[in-house]
Amino acid sequence: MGTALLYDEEMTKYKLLWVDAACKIEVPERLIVSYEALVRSGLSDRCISIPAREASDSEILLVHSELYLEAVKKTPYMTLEDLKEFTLQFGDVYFHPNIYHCAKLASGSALQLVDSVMTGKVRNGIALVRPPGHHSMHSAANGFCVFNNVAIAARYAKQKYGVKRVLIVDWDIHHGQGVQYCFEDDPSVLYFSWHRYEHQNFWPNLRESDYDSVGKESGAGFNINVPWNNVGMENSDYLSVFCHVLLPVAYEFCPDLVLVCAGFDSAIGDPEGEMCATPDIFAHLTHLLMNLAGGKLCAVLEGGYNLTSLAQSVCQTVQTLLGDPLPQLANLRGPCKSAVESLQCARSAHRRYWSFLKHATDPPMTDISTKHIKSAMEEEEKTEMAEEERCTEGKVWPEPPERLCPPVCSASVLPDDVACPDGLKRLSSSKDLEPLLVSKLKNRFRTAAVDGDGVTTFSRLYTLIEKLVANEIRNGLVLVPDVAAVMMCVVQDLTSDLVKRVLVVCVGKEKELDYVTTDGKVLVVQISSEDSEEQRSKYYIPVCLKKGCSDTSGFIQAVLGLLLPLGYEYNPDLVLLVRMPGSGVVDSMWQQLIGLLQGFAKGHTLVLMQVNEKACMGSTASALLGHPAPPLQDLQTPFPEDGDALERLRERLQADWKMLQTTS
Ligand SMILES: CC(O)(O)CCCCCNCCCN
Ligand SMILES: [Zn+2]
Repeated sequence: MGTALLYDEEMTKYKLLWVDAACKIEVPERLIVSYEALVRSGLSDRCISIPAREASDSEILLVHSELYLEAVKKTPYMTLEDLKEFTLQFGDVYFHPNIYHCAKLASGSALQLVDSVMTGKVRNGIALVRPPGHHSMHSAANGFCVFNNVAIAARYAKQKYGVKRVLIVDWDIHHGQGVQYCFEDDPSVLYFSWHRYEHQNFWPNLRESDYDSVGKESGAGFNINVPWNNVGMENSDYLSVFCHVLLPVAYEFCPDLVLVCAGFDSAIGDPEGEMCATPDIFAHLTHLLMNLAGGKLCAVLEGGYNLTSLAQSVCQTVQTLLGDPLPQLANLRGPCKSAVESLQCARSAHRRYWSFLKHATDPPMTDISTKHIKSAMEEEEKTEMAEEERCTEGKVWPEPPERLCPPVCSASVLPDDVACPDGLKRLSSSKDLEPLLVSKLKNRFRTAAVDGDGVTTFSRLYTLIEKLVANEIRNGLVLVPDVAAVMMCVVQDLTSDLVKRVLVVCVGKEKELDYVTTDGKVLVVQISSEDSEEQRSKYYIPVCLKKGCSDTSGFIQAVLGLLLPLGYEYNPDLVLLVRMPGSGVVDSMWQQLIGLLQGFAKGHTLVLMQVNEKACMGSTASALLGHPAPPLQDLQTPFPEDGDALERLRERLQADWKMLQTTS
């Protein structure tokens, strides 16, 4: 299934008609440059174009009051003076004779997107709209917003499609207080927002935007605020919050639909955000949400005021929605101190509501009140700091790297008597291994793995790895008689001269796996039921699940809170996913794991499985081909000893691996 793109140039036909410093950044060009970038890059042609439509009164009334709607209805007929007068009752927003029409188109576009996804016409999609929506409230326009596009879409999805749980992820740099107010007592809608806050010194300066607003009454726990108390947040900060706050809760919540308040003012260069995350971060943020809700994801444009980073960020988001390989994120050096404080506060505020956050520790008690004063002083200093070094116009960043689709998505290396799963291309062409390598393999492994046809397997395996590295193939599936033995070969001999860094993810345990690397060329993360205290090193990280890999709750908690952060920091060129025989891993978890691992190494994942497990080749192939993984149903509370052990492991490793930091 494809990706929907909603855009209508009518929504560019309103603008600020008077002088207002707060509103001058919200210009029609925002939409024009975004759409033109999609056209120029060829991405719009790869999307399924869905027409915009006007939201009806009843749809708008899902969120807004009749009083407010009736008042806005009058604006097309107002004189300039009346429009100015009408605007005065609201904050940081402006009206225009055509903005009511455009606001209905913006909300209607979001609804069209929900229809396309919920009816299965498309898998996911994005609506490029203005005016944005997430600040508008029941009876008020605010922050460039007239109708709350995403809030209306959430209510609409529940009403029309009986959606039980909606996750709203708001990565715009402003707090969508309109969304928070709409759903704060509603446990069926989980609202997550990060936003520039600076201890309430940043617009909209609301006390309720802080991390301790967790929702009300039956909605307690279903509102997550992560305040950024400094500017300059980078890719590491954003990914840390996804791995350690949003994703554990999102997986536990298990939504039927994901809506994204896709504001790109959180990108570098934006005058509002003043952050330093690069446009390619949105490729990863989108990817990390795409295995929730069976891939049903609707992104709706909110903010974004630097026309260059906005256009690049929109393209990065759409390319991921289309299933293209992800760009590698270089030199992630872990979250800054302020970000760790924010994510620790958010985690501890939600510890009691989410079993996946149960082990969150409280932040060191600093006197919150003085924090407010202190930051005001910092604010003072900052404004004294030379304006130009802070101003965003001076910001430059590299163009996001090209994300080329290999000609072959998924290849397989199988014993001749095993049928190739649909969609996979069987790799038969195998050049002869260099005699030196063959003898090396032979004298290293006396096992059958390297006898007659074993050499054929190795030569095919070698060819496959060469093609992955050359980006001729994206990923592959290999079936062998002896997984552990072949894994050792691949790791020690077949990859040494082909790739710089291999991330090995071992699911399950084999006794003789006595492999420890210290040179950093290989990072092994092993998830199994066995605890192996002695071998641990920076590059060999065993995760022990008391009940083994069949414990999906413990497994996903280890993947999100340990494997993902490690993988991002390690930044491998190849991922080797090894399924040890008898691991017991649940199929949906196995597919989720393959889906999530696609975020690394441009999607170059090599899955190694034992021939006698060929029964799960179908689901493996499906995940490798990019089909969304099935949701992890009714996750139990992870076993306390596993949660504790994971927390201890993270604390011990965070000196070496900064992305594991969750406590300041
Ligand atoms: C959709 C959105 O969240 O991007 C809207 C942001 C409104 C910002 C209002 N204050 C602007 C102050 C100008 N320096
Ligand atoms: Zn914004």
